[in-house]
Amino acid sequence: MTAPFGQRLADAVAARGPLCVGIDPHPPLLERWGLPDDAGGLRRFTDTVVDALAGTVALLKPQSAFYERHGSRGLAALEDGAARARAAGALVLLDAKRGDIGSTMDAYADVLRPGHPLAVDALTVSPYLGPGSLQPAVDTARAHGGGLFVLARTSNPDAGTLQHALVGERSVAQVVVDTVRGWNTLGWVVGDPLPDPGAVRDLASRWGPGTGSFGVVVGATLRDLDVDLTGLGGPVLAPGLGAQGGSAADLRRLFGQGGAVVPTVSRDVLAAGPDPAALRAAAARWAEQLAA
Ligand SMILES: O=c1ccn([C@@H]2O[C@H](COP(=O)(O)O)[C@@H](O)[C@H]2O)c(=O)[nH]1
Repeated sequence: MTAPFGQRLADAVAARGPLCVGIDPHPPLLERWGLPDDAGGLRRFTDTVVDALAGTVALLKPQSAFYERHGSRGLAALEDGAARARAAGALVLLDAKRGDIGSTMDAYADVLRPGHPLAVDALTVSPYLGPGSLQPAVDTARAHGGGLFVLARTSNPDAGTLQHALVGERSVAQVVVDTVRGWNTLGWVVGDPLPDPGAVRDLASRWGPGTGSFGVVVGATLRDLDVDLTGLGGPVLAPGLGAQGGSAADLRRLFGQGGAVVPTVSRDVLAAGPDPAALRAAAARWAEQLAA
């Protein structure tokens, strides 16, 4: 049986540091790398990034949108890239931001099952249809040692328009965080009332910071950390570094030194390619800044 994702991520971070590198084959990047904007170009781009970085970073995060642009051949490139990365020792987080009614979520979560053609270690999901809609994905993740990262406070400038909206006294973003905290601690399931944040926090703070398999996405671009992550018990994926304006100093300002924060960078590393040594150097620069 595979160890739970949270444990595998914690081990990878301990061995390699927390940096996640995104694999986002934007058309301008393909052009800059001298590659065609087709499935063949995607393959060479992906293989280059994987071969350069899968042995050194904790997590690789392919962005599904750039592969879906090329239809079935793009998806085949994504499948092969994910398998190549896992075989080379990296954990793979598929950034597809899936979110739908429960029965459809069940199908989306199949990528967390071993033997799936696009088998990955973790998946990004959107809670817009309600926390309960994600329960089938939580169940699949638990059954197969997979992980989920739920969009809570995203890095885009107008994210607060919805994420700051109030549900009772809590923001939507806080409800998402509290739900994920419940998954990591109390085993909250659909049909239960939403976990009481006070009780969950109390238990979670005793349970300790953690190695839970359920994480949240909180952007490194936020002016202030306006959600309470205390006792989350799982990792925080922090996008928005580099191309979106976030810096290592922003990460420290927002999250301090503690907690299981996994910063993720795509374009700012990928722009250094296609030379594998230059890609490794760009990732190493981020890793150094994050460790400073
Ligand atoms: O809040 C979010 C959630 C996901 N993303 C994704 O991360 C990468 C960021 O790419 P950069 O080139 O480092 O800006 C991209 O795949 C986004 O879809 C995010 O940016 N913000």
